[in-house]
Amino acid sequence: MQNSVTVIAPVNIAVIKYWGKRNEQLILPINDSLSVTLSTADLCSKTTITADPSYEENKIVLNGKEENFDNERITRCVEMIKHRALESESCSKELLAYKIHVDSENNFPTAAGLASSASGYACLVYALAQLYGLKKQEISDIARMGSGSACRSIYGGFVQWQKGVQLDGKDSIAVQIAPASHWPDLHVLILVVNDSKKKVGSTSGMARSVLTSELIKYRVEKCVPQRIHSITQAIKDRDFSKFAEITMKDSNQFHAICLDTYPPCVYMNDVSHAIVNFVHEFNRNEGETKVAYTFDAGPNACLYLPEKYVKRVLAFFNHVLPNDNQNSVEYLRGTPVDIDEETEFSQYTPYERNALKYIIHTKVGDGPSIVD
Ligand SMILES: Nc1ncnc2c1ncn2[C@@H]1O[C@H](COP(=O)(O)OP(=O)(O)OP(=O)(O)O)[C@@H](O)[C@H]1O
Ligand SMILES: C[C@@](O)(CCOP(=O)(O)OP(=O)(O)O)CC(=O)O
Repeated sequence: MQNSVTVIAPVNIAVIKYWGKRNEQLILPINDSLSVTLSTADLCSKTTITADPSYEENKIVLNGKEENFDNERITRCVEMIKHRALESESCSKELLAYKIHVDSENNFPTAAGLASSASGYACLVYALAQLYGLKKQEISDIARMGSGSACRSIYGGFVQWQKGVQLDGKDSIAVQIAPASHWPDLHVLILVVNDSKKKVGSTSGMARSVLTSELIKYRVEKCVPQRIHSITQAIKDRDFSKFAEITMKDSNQFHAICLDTYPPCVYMNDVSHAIVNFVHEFNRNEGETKVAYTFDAGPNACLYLPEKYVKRVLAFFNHVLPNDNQNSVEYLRGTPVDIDEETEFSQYTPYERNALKYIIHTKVGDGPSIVD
């Protein structure tokens, strides 16, 4: 049995947002959510776990800095995986008894609203499952115990987190709706407005919304079930315009609930709102929906768009949100793309310079994998 394993896991960005728990301890959500898994070629967590009889204590190093291993979320994931391995006798009892050292890195900003907790915990749980020989078993329920959204990063493509109804959360799992290969044309531009640590984390923000927002009840009962149904169909039909409309409406509703929370959680800023306006103006003038935005618990925009519009949308954003470094590789990260220097956007009045820090270009991708 190999005592060390290295894996990578993807980020996912929800198009129907998870916001609110019915059980804080077990991380059980009040509504289903649905996300797109992003390519690990551009954004990923990479985690190495080593188990060794000589280790005296468990350790975790995150982005080169030692963190507290005895954090409830990490401990829970490790205990649950070990329990499952013991039950299914997938590895030796000796291996399970060894202490472990975890070394993890994100190749993008941590805790900045770019879903690092999702890729981070999916990576941790997937690596543990590989180490202890749990190859084909369901592990999204364990990733969920690290961070709710992490359960969706266990699968590639288009993924639904079914909220489940059982009290013990056994049926609160992620399910793949379609693999990345179903709609590889779906590309993503992440417009990074701010990549520093956010003020109100998702965990405390959503707890406050459940306690104080009245709109959240309407969303959970009336809007989400209908939206999950419609967006699943849009994904199956590769109907971008329908996918885009539902995605933007759900992002707007999620942030409306954040404002309806008391005291309010304000995640979007003026630049985020400018991006929303630019997207609507652009789609209207182009005569079709070419691009959709969604915002998580932070000011950064995640844009979904068909591959054929990437160049044009980038040229558009270079015009309306100009940056002094926009021709440098530091500014346009991820999958390389040539931007045509187009001039026909002069009808749009640009926002102030350097409002965007950088842009990441990526696309829909696969789930976690082992690194040789
Ligand atoms: N690679 C990793 N391995 C293990 N844990 C990680 C990793 N990356 C991030 N985390 C955990 O996730 C936390 C960040 O989660 P947080 O929800 O604050 O931010 P985020 O995931 O970037 O944003 P959001 O979930 O709102 O999109 C980190 O403080 C750390 O505890
Ligand atoms: C806005 C979101 O990104 C919220 C993510 O919340 P987390 O999964 O980070 O919260 P915890 O379960 O408390 O760890 C929406 C989403 O990803 O669905």
